[in-house]
Amino acid sequence: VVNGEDARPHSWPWQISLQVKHGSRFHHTCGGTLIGPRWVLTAGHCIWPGDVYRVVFGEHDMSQQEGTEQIRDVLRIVVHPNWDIDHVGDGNDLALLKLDKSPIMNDNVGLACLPEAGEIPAHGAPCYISGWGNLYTHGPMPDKLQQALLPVVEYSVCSRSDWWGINVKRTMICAGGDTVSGCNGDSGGPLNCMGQDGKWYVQGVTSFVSSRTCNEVKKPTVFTRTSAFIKWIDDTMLHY
Ligand SMILES: CC(C)C[C@H](NC(=O)C(F)(F)F)C(=O)N[C@@H](C)C(=O)Nc1ccc(C(F)(F)F)cc1
Repeated sequence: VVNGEDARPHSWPWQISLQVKHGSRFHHTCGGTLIGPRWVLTAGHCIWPGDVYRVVFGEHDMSQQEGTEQIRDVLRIVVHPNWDIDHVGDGNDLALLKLDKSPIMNDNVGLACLPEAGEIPAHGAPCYISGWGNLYTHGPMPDKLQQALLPVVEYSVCSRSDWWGINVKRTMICAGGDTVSGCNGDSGGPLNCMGQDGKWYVQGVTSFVSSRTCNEVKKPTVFTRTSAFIKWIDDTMLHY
């Protein structure tokens, strides 16, 4: 997250750290969201065939053992069937991870709310990105979970030719701007938007930023719009 701030610890209790095994050690590779007792939603581009993953819940400061962390193994990975790394602009950048067993729900670990199918956050709606991604392009990863307020940029603006043009679809949400943005390592994490009822809903899954720089003018961060995939999410959780 570029130009964000330390999140209050565990204030986004559904935020997870997806960790990939390299040799004998695991390291953070993506964010994700706990959406069911045994299910985590992340980005399809976070998943590489053959890699071994684990999920850390209740994390805040990656450099400390805080006693709130819970670790679970991944039993099964379902990448959206239409996700294609060679066609990022087509969207469908989602994956569902089934856990070996549910984490213990407490003050630090809880389920996210997903929006109604088809619900679109209003232009300028207050949404927070959260993640342990780089603090700036080619910059360091933070120890503590970061957050930033990213105003929603409506599709009519985001799809302008000098913005994301045809690389943004209506199954995506654009948010943020040239000062605040997601950055590499935030992938798969939540875009948290407050609903009319005062509850937080995960309206997006962090998908891409400009390949030139994380916070590029007219290239807001692009999220997979979760409300466009409610049926796939529900069917997958029911079936696997
Ligand atoms: C691995 C990538 C598919 C996703 C990766 N995502 C992220 O870093 C994050 F954290 F913002 F989600 C990214 O944006 N990386 C930059 C370096 C990139 O490649 N961006 C990018 C690629 C393709 C397009 C498109 F859609 F135009 F094809 C747009 C941006």
